[in-house]
Amino acid sequence: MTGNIRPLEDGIERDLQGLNYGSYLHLDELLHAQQPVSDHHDEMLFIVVHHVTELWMKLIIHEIRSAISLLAQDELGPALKRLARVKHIQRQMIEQWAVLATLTPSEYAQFRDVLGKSSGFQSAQYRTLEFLLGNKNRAMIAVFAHEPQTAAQLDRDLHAPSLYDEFLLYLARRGYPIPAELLERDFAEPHTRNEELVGILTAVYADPEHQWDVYETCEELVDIEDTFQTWRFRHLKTVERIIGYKRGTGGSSGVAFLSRALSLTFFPELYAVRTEIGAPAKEHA
Ligand code: HEM
Ligand SMILES: N[C@@H](CC(=O)c1ccccc1NC=O)C(=O)O
Repeated sequence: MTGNIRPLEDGIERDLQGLNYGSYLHLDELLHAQQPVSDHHDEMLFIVVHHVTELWMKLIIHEIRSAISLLAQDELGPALKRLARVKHIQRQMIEQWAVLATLTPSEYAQFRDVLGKSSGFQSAQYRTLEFLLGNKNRAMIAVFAHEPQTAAQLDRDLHAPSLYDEFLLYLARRGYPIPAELLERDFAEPHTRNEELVGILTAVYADPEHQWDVYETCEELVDIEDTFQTWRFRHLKTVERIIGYKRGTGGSSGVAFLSRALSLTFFPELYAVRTEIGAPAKEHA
């Protein structure tokens, strides 16, 4: 027995008693969760893509909750670090559509009926993410009426400040003249565009050198919205090539319904800045 094999064998012996790769990662549960209902070969692909997406959403939620709480403690730097990670996770989620797009309409048609009325509408993590980013729609909680704990968690997230709300509260504490109606509002309602805020953020973009961290955070938020929209768009195009213009299993019109979300924005003022910046000053009547 040579000296450099021995440590490996010691490692194997220790694994038998304590944690090992599989037990630490709970792979027994994770890898038993892929349970096709049909005997169609491609249902495994459909399930795995959903599971991977739900896992990435779990991490995004973890990072965004942390970013929100760091902002509430005036810790902008660490919050920015969280947001930078979110962007990379989102890119992975976007790339995954290419794997699912290998599912042809003929293949999907062979097992679509086993899905019944189940649909992405019922993804609690997706709804959580929408709420954390500010797309507040209390009607969507009703989908989870049969899961009281999930409905209660969504209700808490509905009423809590979103990432953008928390950023504005932070800016106000730093001395930016954020309008009171944005700070003391009912956070369960969606944020609507505020012209005073457009002016404040345009001033940030006009003079980034003096407030680089705020400027950088604004751009991180735009990156997150941009990649979120790209995910929605890739979902729509994948749906279009797999089921065409059929109605969804969840009861919506399908592609037409999904395309409506593409006109939504989480951060309207950050997009309004783009029109304002460098434009001639507005004339005041
Ligand atoms: C064959 C693949 C897919 C098809 C045909 C499809 C189709 C649809 C349709 C038609 C809807 C609208 C709701 C309905 O009426 O059912 C929807 C919603 C949704 N899907 Fe998919 N989808 C697919 C894959 C995925 C995957 C892989 C995910 C990842 C988790 C996903 C997540 C969602 C979410 C979160 C919604 C709700 C969107 C919202 O409320 O704005 N879908 N899907
Ligand atoms: N809404 C899809 C079905 C679907 O995609 C789905 C079904 C069950 C669990 C997750 C799903 N994914 C996203 O909507 C359809 O209409 O074919």
